[in-house]
Amino acid sequence: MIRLENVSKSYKTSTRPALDDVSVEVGKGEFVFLIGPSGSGKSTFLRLLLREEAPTAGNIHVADFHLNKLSARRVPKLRQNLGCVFQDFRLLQRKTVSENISFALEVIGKPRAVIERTVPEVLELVGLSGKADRLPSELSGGEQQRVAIARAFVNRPLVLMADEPTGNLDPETSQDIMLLLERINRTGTTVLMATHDHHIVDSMRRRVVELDLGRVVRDEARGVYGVGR
Ligand SMILES: Nc1ncnc2c1ncn2[C@@H]1O[C@H](COP(=O)(O)OP(=O)(O)OP(=O)(O)O)[C@@H](O)[C@H]1O
Repeated sequence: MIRLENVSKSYKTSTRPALDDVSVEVGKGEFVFLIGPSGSGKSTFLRLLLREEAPTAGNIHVADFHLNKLSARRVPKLRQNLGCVFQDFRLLQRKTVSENISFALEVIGKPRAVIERTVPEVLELVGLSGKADRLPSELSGGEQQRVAIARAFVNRPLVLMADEPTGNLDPETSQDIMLLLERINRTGTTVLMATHDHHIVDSMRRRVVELDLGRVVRDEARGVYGVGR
């Protein structure tokens, strides 16, 4: 589903590479934590998959897309296959919960009938059926993140990428969000999550890819956050 072959990324303004000869393969339906200290390259890794940045060296494949050869015209097609969730939710503040979700389908040209059927289904999945007409400001942080996950998932992407999705949430709410991501993963969606949250990584025991100074220093099935820590 995702394959990076000897990928390096150097930003123009930076002396050391943000990613340095990274090779990682993620299969369909896997759940992978991307961990590492601040500045180790996690966000750069995700940005390369989204083609927000291009690698300085190496090859990147996502689903059937060879990113090195992808024309600018086809980048939106790639991104339709990649749902994204962020620490700060990034909801449209003037739109209701259901409008936030339906907007994601409108911009990719889905017919009205499909939108009207799909939005309630995904609201049900994330447990927010009763709050479709609320504004984001009328929701708790955990609920806002559920909306963001619903919006990222409504188009049934092949991969759900989450950059610190629990970073603004308390431990209990974070657990609920992880249960939701697990449920989405069980539908066959590949989940790639960058996190600093030791407790979550340790409790879930999924594959852990650890970066340090842009290099993969550990790639372990059913890993914990810190070896021997
Ligand atoms: N747009 C940019 N221009 C120049 N350097 C950048 C840019 N984005 C990131 N970097 C540098 O690349 C390195 C990796 O950064 P990146 O944001 O990928 O790390 P991270 O692991 O996601 O960190 P954090 O956990 O703090 O979000 C850092 O040294 C950072 O300063």
